Amino acid sequence: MSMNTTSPPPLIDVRNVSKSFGKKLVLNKINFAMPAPSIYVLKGANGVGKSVFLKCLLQYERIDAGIIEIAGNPLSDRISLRSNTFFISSDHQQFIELLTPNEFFQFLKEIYMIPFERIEQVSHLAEDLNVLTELNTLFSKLSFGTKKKIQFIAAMLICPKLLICDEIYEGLDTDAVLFIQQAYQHRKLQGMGTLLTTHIRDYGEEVADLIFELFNNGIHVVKENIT
Ligand SMILES: Nc1ncnc2c1ncn2[C@@H]1O[C@H](COP(=O)(O)OP(=O)(O)OP(=O)(O)O)[C@@H](O)[C@H]1O
Repeated sequence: MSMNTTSPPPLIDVRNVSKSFGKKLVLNKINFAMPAPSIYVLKGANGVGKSVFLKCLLQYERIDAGIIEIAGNPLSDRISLRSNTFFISSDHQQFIELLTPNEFFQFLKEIYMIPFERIEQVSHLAEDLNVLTELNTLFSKLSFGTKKKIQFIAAMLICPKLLICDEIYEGLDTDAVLFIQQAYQHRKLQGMGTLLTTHIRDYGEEVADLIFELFNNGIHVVKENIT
């Protein structure tokens, strides 16, 4: 009897990736791999390039050299890239400013073909995150933390294989942080992966499998949590 021993491709596979803005070299021959299931944290000093790195993974910034594959597919496969990933950016996502959260979820339902049972979870998630009364308010009028929560609910509805969160804990109350950490663990149990940046030591480190630090000369593991 033959057994299939082929292991799935890494969720993120980054090989020798470099990125400059003009003469400023931000990413210098970076190598990084993340399997699924996983929770990985990326840390680093202000301005070292964390956000640029995350944006390169999702092709919101173009790389100058190297190779990036997401879930085994090159970035040029945009359908795969967009259907396998969701990004919660640290700044506002201007395209949703003129929608209410409910309109935004409806929009996501259509483009991601989210099943009805999952869309039904909006009210539970909104209740857990204490934003139930905000769902019909224009996004541009919501508080900073509420915007983050709405984006996190969106991520839970989409259930992407790879979720990338840039500084999601910023501006969130403790209950929301705990809720989100549990959600990461739940995602991991279901075989998915989450990559996040954080400056807040305990929040990031508690749930992470591996913590990386980005330096000017590369990316290194700085802590491993044995579970
Ligand atoms: N679009 C851009 N054009 C030019 N320079 C940029 C651009 N985006 C980022 N940079 C520069 O790249 C460097 C890395 O920025 P990045 O936002 O990735 O840092 P970071 O590690 O996320 O910092 P922080 O912890 O402060 O959020 C900075 O010097 C920044 O000024």
